[in-house]
Amino acid sequence: MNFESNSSYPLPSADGSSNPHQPLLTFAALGALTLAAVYWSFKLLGQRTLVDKDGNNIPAGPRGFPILGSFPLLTQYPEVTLDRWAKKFGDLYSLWLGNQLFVIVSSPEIVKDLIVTNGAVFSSRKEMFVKSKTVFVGRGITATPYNDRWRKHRRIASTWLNQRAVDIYTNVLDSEATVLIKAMYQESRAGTIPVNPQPHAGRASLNNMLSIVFGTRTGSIYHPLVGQALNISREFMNVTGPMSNLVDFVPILQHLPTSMRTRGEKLHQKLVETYGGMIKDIEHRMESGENVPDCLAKTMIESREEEKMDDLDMAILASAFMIGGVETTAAIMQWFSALIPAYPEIQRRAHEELDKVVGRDRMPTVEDEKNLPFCHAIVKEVERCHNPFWLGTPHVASENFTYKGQFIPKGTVVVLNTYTMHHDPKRHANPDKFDPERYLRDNLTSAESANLANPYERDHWMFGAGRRICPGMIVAEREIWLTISRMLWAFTMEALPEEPIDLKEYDGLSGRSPVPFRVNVIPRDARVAQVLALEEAPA
Ligand code: HEM
Repeated sequence: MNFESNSSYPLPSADGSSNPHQPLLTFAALGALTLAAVYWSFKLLGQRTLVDKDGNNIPAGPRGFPILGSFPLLTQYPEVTLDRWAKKFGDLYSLWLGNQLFVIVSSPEIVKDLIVTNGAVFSSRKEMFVKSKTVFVGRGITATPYNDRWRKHRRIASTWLNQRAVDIYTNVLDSEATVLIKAMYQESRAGTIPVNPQPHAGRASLNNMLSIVFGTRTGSIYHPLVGQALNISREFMNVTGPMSNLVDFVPILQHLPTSMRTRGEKLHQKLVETYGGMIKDIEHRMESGENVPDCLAKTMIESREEEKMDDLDMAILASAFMIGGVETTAAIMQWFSALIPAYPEIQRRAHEELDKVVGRDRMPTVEDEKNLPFCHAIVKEVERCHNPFWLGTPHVASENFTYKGQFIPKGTVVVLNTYTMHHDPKRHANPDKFDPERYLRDNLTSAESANLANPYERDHWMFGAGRRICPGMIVAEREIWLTISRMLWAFTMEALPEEPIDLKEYDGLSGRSPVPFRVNVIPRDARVAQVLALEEAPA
């Protein structure tokens, strides 16, 4: 083949300068792409009915741009734009991203009516190109449509995440929380140098999940698995935002080697190598007669035939735990550490409560939570103010549905606009203020609160709603409680005057955590070291 004369490729010239035809060809390619995109968008739109049999239209909403819809307006801080539109278009409005219709739900009542009461219709997921098809290859519990594969994965996940299971491994959560406090104490050299809480929070959450999923843990933040697992989770949060990938909504782009597609493929590979590899290792140990600790991987291996799970199913279910259960809880611990230094008065009140109920000779436990309403309220207020998933994990309507005269066609993506709900002044007076007082009389766990009949009384919407509600709520709340109450018990946390903490900026397109920061963690008294068993008690 004669590449020189007939090739249509814009080959670079011999001296390395660019081909003079390249701009023309690029424009031509872009033009063709745009035309194709227009064609496909309209073809797909044409196939969809946007009015029901009674003439009810889809909810009103922003017009957006041709082809791209509202995508260009949602690439940065989408929650702020969605909040502005909620104020303009109301609690149920629609928007387009490429050829995909979204409805945005911004009131607890509508969330309940649609997602909870009509859970049979609103419990599916869109098979997003990057997240569902590329990273999870159609198998991740978080991303699968409402089908039998999802039911099976959810049932297996629940055996490790229900109340009874969590009670059994609470000793692990308890000891990892102590390790976190100890590591922060030691790295800060007893409060004399600042620390970055991020790797410590990350490792505490990681060790909890490693223990549940693989029956193992890491010994320090420098263990290679810490960096590897946290990088995987971070990359996941950066490539799978529910509204951030144009390639998810303009199907023609899915046939091109876009950078998101490449990153998604690499991430899939990493998940299979890392977590699939750990399952294989456990399988080999079991085959050689070793007594492997109970864990999700062991459960899956033992029941793989009965459950008809292949290697990829097991690797992806384990990955869903390692992603869903690490960056999330770690994000709340980090948001707490970033926020609390600005509130010495709130810390003082928490210290008073801890001194009264727990004293200084031991750390708070799970059982103490009911007697520490102010500390419990601090946790809930951090979660309200800094939900790591402002847009939740969107649900999808699996049938046409008309709600109070507004038509929601089958295939519509339904987003819980938790930012607006968490900042509703009618529910949370003075919503921009960090004020734990508002939760002082709320003695329920979030898992209990999610079952309240009145959706306006629910504490917050951080764990989603309905049949797809986070199954990890109980373990998440318990580990968050143990780590945050112990940080409060052990330290006075202070910002560094020369390094102000930025609470507006964040990392991640789906799961948000604060950009790296350092704080001083000053032990509250000498007994902290004794309780942490770092020093002998005086004779
Ligand atoms: C602060 C911590 C956490 C937050 C904020 C969080 C948030 C969420 C949200 C918003 C959803 C989607 C709910 C919906 O569709 O309405 C979800 C689903 C899920 N979460 Fe969590 N989560 C957390 C911790 C955990 C933990 C510790 C695990 C343990 C493995 C976990 C496992 C899962 C799984 C497997 C799903 C998928 C459920 C499904 O689609 O059926 N999460 N989570």
